[in-house]
Amino acid sequence: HRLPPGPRPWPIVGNLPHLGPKPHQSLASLARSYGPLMHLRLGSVDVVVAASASVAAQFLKTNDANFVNRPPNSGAKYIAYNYQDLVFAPYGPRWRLLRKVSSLHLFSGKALDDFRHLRQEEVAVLVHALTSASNSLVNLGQLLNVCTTNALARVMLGKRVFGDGSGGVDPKADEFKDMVVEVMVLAGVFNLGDFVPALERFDLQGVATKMKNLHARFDSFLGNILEEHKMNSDGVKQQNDFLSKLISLKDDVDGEGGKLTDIEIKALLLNMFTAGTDTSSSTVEWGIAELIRHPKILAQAQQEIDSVVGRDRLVTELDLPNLPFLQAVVKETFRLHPSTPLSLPRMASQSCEINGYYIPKGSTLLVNVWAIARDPNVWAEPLEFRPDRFLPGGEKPNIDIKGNDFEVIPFGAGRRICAGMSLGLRMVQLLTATLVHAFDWGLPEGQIPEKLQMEEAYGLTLQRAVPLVLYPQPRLSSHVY
Ligand code: HEM
Repeated sequence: HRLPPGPRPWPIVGNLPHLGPKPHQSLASLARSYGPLMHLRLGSVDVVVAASASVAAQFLKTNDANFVNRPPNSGAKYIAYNYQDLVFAPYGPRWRLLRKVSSLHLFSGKALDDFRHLRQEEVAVLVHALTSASNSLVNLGQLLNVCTTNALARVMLGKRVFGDGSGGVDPKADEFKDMVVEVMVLAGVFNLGDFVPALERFDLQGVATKMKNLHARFDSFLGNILEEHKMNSDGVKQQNDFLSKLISLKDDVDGEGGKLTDIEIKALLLNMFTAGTDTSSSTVEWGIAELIRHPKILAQAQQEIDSVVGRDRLVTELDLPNLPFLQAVVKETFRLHPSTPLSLPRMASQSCEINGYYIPKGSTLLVNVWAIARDPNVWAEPLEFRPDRFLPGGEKPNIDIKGNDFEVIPFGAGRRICAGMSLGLRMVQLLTATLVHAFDWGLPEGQIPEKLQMEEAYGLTLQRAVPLVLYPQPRLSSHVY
C-alpha cells in the first residue's frame, strides 16, 4: 500500500496551503520535485495528480473505467442542480441518456453541418461589429464571448440571447459572461468544506453562499427561457432547436428513460452555456494574443488563408480542412493555453495500482493538462509558441488534440472526454481563422507586441489576467464587410 510521493501534509487542512493562488502552476512545480504521479491529502481527501502524458494515459486509457465518476463537490451540489446535470452526473443510465441526447442533436457530424450557417452568421455579425469599431479600441474577449454565446443559443434555443444582432456590447451579455466566469472561479476554488467535512457547515470562504446566489440567478434566467419556449411551442409545428427537442422527448423510447424533467433540461442548458461559451472564446483570445506577440507567424497564417480563400469573402467552415497552418496555430494555442488547466476532476471507484503505487478507493484524480503540455521531456522549448512543431518536419507532425495523444489533451480523454469537443474545436478554428484573415490588429499606444501581458487569472478556466484590448483594422475588400 505504497502511496505515490508528495509533499508532507499539514494537520487538518493537509496540503491545501500548497495549492496557492494558481493551483495548476503550484501543482506543476510540486511535480518537478515529487514526480509526474503525486499524492496529496487535501483535508481528509486523497488526491492524486497526473502530470505527464504517460501517467495520464495510465489513468484515462488503461484504467479509464475506474475513473468515470466525478468526486462529490459543492459546485455540483449548489450550482449544477445537485448532480442532475451531465457534467457531474454519476456514470450510469442517466449520464448515458444526457450524453446521447446532446451528441445526437448538438455535436454529431450531421448536427454540426445542419447548424453551420448559424455559426457563420454569428461570426459575420462579430466581423461587422469589429469593423464598425475599427477606429476605436475593442475588448476582444468580450465581443468573442457574445459571439460564442449567441451562436450556441441559436442552436440550443432557436434565437440569440444577447444584443440586437449588431454584435456590439449589450449590458445583459456582460452580466451573463460575468456569471459564467463566476461559475468557473467558484468551481475552481478548493473549497474547505469539500475536503474537511467538519467545516462544511461553517462555509468559511463563503463559497457555498456565493454558489447558491449564483444558482438562483441562473435558474431564473433558464426557467424563463424554458417557460417561454413551452408557451411558444404549444400547438405550433415542431421547432428544430435543441430545447424544443428536449421538451418533446417521449418516455422510454429505448428502455433507457427518454423523457427529461424540467430540472434536467435546465441543468443541461446550464452545462452547455457554461462549458461551451467562455472556454471557446477565451481560447481564441489567447490565440490572437500569441499571434500579436509573433508577427511573423501571424503573417504566415494570413498568407495561407489569403491563398486559399482570397480577399473577397470571409472564411467558412468548409475552408478549414484546407488550412493546415491555421490548424497548427490552434493546436499550439490549446497546448499552451488549455481552457481547463486541471481538466475536470475524476474519482477512483475502486482502489487500484498505477505505476506500482497504490491509489485508494475514493481518491480524487486531477490531470494537470497544462503541465503535461509544457513537459520539457516531451516538448522542445515548451514555453515557445511554435505552431510548426505540429507540421510535417516538426517534432510532433501527426499529433491530434482530441484525446488520443496524451501529450496534449485540452479536452480530457476517455469515456468522460469533453462532450462538446467537435463544436468547441470548430468554433475556435473558425473564429481564429476569421480574425486573422479579416483584420490586422493594432495595440493601444505605448504597448509593444513582445511585452504583451500574458498573465493567467485564477479559475477552473484559464482567463487572461488582463483582457486583450485592440484596434481592429480591416484588410479584405471593402464589400466583404
Ligand atoms: C475550447 C473548448 C473546450 C474545451 C477546451 C473543453 C474542455 C473540457 C474538459 C477538459 C472536460 C473534462 C473532460 C474529462 O473529464 O476528461 C470537458 C467536459 C465537458 N465539456 Fe467541454 N470543453 C470545451 C468546449 C465545450 C463545449 C463547446 C461544450 C458544449 C456546448 C462543452 C461541454 C462539455 C460537457 C457537457 C462536459 C462534461 C462531459 C461529461 O462529464 O461526460 N465543452 N470539457
